[in-house]
Amino acid sequence: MLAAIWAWLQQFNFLSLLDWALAVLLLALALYYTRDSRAGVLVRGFILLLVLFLVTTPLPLVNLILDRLLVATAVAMGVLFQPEFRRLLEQLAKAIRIEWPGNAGDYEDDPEEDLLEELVQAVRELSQNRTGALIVIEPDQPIDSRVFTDKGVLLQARVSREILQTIFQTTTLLHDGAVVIHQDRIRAAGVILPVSERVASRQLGTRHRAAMGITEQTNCLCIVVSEETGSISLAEGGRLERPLTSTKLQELLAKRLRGSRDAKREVPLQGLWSHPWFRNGPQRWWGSLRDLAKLPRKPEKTLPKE
Ligand SMILES: Nc1ncnc2c1ncn2[C@@H]1O[C@H](COP(=O)(O)OP(=O)(O)OP(=O)(O)O)[C@@H](O)[C@H]1O
Repeated sequence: MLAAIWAWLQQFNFLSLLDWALAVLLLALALYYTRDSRAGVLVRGFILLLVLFLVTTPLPLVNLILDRLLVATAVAMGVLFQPEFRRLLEQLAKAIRIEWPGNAGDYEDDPEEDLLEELVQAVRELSQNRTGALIVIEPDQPIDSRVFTDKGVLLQARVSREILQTIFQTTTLLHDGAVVIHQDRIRAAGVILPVSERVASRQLGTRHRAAMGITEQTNCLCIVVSEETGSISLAEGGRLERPLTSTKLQELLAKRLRGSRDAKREVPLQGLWSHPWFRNGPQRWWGSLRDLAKLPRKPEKTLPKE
């Protein structure tokens, strides 16, 4: 064993050092990014197996078994923790992003995208588990809390799929009622919404009618997950769009959120560009250049004389 280590140390050179440093860095990154997730336990197990694999190199049989175990663990990790790994890769991509001059904005963190991702993931999982949920997404201007029948409990927590899923578990105190989201924050939970008076389908109970009610009275959006069927609905302007797949919900929400963001970004001078002077700009500017260069003008079309 010692002889093997000595032989290995004798071969050690700059490239081996770099190899080890990069491997340690990769493992440290994997540990760091999975530290708070379920995948963290498996990553730690994987690293332990890896260390055992390295130290048992002189024992070919044990080494072979550990080698197979490592492959199996890597595959299992990939399958079991696909969402976590996706997030890890996204974070890595963000961490090593390169901003080229002129298009720096393309790589900006997009809080709306993050919110959408968390929200839709939570709704997808709530729907799959048939956990009833009611989620109000406030417009830029928060809803006057007097509109709510009961204001619920103030939370001010950052939106995350884990929090949303936890709130709607029937064992929690806050599951009854709606969650109200303002920008990237869960403003309150356990909020009781005004119920619509409109006669809707007989299949629709109070949860769905509450979504209709709040969107009739304010210009918010409201997502409903049915406890009975797991179906997803989106209420807007007092109308329910249902049943939706999570992909369709993401599409609809993205359209609404982007719509309001674009409206916010509209620059005050934007109207100026639609002015005829700017709309016909190229023709006018070409005319001025032609005058400067004394180029002959095209004869203007005139109506034939009668
Ligand atoms: N006005 C309201 N505001 C907020 N939440 C409400 C309101 N009304 C009902 N809910 C929520 O909906 C839950 C059950 O509603 P109900 O079964 O009548 O609705 P539903 O539309 O049939 O929905 P589901 O398909 O999930 O059963 C309640 O336990 C409560 O959490």
